[in-house]
Amino acid sequence: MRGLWTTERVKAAEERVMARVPEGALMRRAAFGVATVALEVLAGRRRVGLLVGAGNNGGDALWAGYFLRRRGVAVSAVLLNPAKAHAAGLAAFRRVGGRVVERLTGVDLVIDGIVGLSARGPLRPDAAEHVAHLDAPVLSVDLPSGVDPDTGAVRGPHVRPAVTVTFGCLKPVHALADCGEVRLVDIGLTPELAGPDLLELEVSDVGAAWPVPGPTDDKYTQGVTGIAAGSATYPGAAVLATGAALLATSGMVRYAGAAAEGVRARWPEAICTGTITDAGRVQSWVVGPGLGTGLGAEAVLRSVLEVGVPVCADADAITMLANNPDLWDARDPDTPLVLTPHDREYERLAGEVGDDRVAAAKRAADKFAAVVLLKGHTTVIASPDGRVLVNRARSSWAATAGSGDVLSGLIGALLAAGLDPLLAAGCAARVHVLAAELAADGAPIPATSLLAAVPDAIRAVRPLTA
Ligand SMILES: NC(=O)C1=CN([C@@H]2O[C@H](COP(=O)(O)OP(=O)(O)OC[C@H]3O[C@@H](n4cnc5c(N)ncnc54)[C@H](OP(=O)(O)O)[C@@H]3O)[C@@H](O)[C@H]2O)[C@@H](O)CC1
Ligand SMILES: [K+]
Repeated sequence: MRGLWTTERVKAAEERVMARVPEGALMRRAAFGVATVALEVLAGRRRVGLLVGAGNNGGDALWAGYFLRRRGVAVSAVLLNPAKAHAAGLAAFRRVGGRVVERLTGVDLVIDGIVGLSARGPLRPDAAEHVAHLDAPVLSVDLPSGVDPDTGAVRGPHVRPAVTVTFGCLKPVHALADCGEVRLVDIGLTPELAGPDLLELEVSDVGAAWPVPGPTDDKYTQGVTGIAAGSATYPGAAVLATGAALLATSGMVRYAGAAAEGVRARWPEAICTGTITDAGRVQSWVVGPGLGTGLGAEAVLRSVLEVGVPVCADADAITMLANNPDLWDARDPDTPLVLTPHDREYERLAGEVGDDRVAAAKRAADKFAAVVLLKGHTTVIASPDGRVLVNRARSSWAATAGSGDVLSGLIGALLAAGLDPLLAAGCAARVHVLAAELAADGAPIPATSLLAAVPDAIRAVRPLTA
């Protein structure tokens, strides 16, 4: 797992390290890392421009300019606030022939040192003006200027870097916003960092957690997933969610609802019944996709919540829980529940999402004692015990109708297999994104193609030796 630390924690760790090392050493280490990556990106081209802000982020840029000059690169710098430019960095930059200019022209690469960890609010107008006229690829120092370091929120003009070079550890912005390729430079911070604020699953974590049958397993021991989704008029959601549960694990899948005929036709291996009461025992329920929000659907949701097995509540189930809070009474709060809202569903359930998506997911997880998976380009998954996972999309191919039905089927199957609910949601989200990428391969896809790519995505995360 990769950790991400908030700016407050990073600054505190930096202070402790700085107290032990000679003045300026940390900044020069950071800047040397920036210069090294810049030379890689330049690939032989030799003109670099710096945008230098008022703080240490600008200091990093100036010292990077110093190291690049010593490698024979032509470097010019715009000082956005000359009186406050980092004094030692500027002196070193000038000493090796770095030029201070009013505007960057004719450069092969721009190094964005406008603002870093202490960024507050939108870019100042003069910085915004320079950003608007950038016409070369950008390397951002620490994070893209104009993007909030802790929330990834963007208010107004901001830098869109090809690459971001950050120091010591990843910060929330690196998962929550588009930073281009993110490169991490070691500046000796790790020993000072305690447990991270956010976690990102790596492929190997997902592979290790994904349930696969052992020699003594059968269809029951791997968990039976129940799907309460779809309607006679709209069987699609039921077909997709059932298919996802079938492809996710080797456990059995029971479908219960009005779309039984459609589901049986597409997935003969699913056990289909018309009602929840006829469905038999399951180890988890997926409820909501395409279910509708009428009285019948409410009765289904109530029965599912009463069973006392882990539940993934999606789509219409979320709307019903928002419209009729009495439904919460049906749930035993000790039974795991995973809620998978997009922003509008979240609003119905818990008010505005706002700029801070991590805080929003945590708020709802706390309020409902549930794992809350807030969908977005970066999905944020918060557990009521305080753990938070983030899952970067890396592309937008999963943003297609029916894609959410596939995700809830995957989550349901992992819950039935007995995974910790946060891990179930995190692993499902990761494989879902990967399946979308594999299926799309550069062109838009319908959710059926995403679903068909689920086995390939699971193969891609599984350990090679198994
Ligand atoms: N600490 C360390 O050991 C190490 C730190 N390192 C580096 O230091 C960076 C943090 O440096 P920092 O704390 O000096 O602040 P920083 O982000 O440069 O900005 C502060 C200035 O920006 C301004 N400003 C604020 N918001 C703005 C906006 N929206 N748009 C425009 N301007 C804005 C504000 O000035 P104002 O305009 O308010 O007068 C303020 O003075 C960190 O990201 C890393 O790169 C590395 O060298 C490794 C070692
Ligand atoms: K920056």
